[in-house]
Amino acid sequence: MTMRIKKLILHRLQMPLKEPFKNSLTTTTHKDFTLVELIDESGLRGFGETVAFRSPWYTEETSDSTRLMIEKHLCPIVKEQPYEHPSEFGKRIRDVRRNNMAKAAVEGALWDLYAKKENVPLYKLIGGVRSQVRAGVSIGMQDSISTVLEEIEQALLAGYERVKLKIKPGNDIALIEAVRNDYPDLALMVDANSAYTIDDIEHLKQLDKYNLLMIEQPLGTDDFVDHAKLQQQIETPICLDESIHTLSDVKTAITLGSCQIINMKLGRVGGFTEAVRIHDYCRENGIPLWGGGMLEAGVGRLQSLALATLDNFKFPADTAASDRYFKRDILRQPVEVDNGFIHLSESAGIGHDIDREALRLYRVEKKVLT
Ligand SMILES: O=C(O)CCC(=O)c1ccccc1C(=O)O
Ligand SMILES: [Mg+2]
Repeated sequence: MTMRIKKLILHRLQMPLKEPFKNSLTTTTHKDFTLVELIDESGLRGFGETVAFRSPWYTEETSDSTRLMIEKHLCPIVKEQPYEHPSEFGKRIRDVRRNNMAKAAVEGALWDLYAKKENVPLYKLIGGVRSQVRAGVSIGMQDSISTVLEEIEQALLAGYERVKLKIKPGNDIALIEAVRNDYPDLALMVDANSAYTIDDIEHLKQLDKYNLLMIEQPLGTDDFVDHAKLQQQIETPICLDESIHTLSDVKTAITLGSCQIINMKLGRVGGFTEAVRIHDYCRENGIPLWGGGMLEAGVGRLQSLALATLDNFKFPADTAASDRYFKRDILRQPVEVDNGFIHLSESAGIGHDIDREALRLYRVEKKVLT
């Protein structure tokens, strides 16, 4: 069915997190992002969300860069011609280099709109094979090990099935040791957000004692060769997060042996079309995926969940309930966890309505482009 974009609304939102989220590099206190709203000629609306942060610690993109890129470069393109399918967006923006999170927000809104037009849930449209996703948590760095243990206890009581700890040099072995002592059978993993270098091989070998599901992004974004060297020396599977932006990155990683697992994030890879391509390639090459998170608000959260319903997602996602991060989400029915599972809506598109009152509450700027 042909889709013609008639109007675009960019809502800039600033949502305070319930608790600051700390990793090896930075502390996040607010989610500052752009909600992209696309409206077609029949009045249907599709939504997408930028997942970048205020500073460029995760990738080079930021809240400001994504907003500018969408407004100046992507909006004019998205309205130009009608669409038979949202995957056409990729070809039209071929001349906009990188800026994946900006692209993913617009592309995500196109997919949501198209799913609504076709009257199917987004997860089914992209080829999802299950209507629920197993949920895990990522626990930010805390002031003490006992606080981490308390956080784990709370997460398990809330039903989460897998725990990720943020680590860095000086805040790693003792922490993992303490957690393993208290929880010998917990599905446990760690994420370094690039805090180590190849010179830390001997140190990182100690992780093999703790039966971790994986270590996520121990080394730098561009360190495919060093990750491969490290993977040869440690048994704990390496999972790449920040290194993976394209299918080409995935091919590099698999060819070199830089990782055994990949963390998939919609924003980092530029949208659903590339994400599905990466998914299919990884499945053919025996590399399992799982769904990472970006402290998303409701729309981004639902899109991450849709992606995690694909067949080759093999571990509980980092996507938690809305109330883990926000007092009030921008959805009328927030995302909830039930016995470790998040159930996806069978309604069309992302399947949840936007809470317009919450939107106004958090909005600091609104731009309408026709
Ligand atoms: O709970 C979430 O949304 C994910 C938490 C998380 O680990 C994370 C949050 C923000 C940016 C990067 C990461 C990461 O996976 O490295
Ligand atoms: Mg990570």
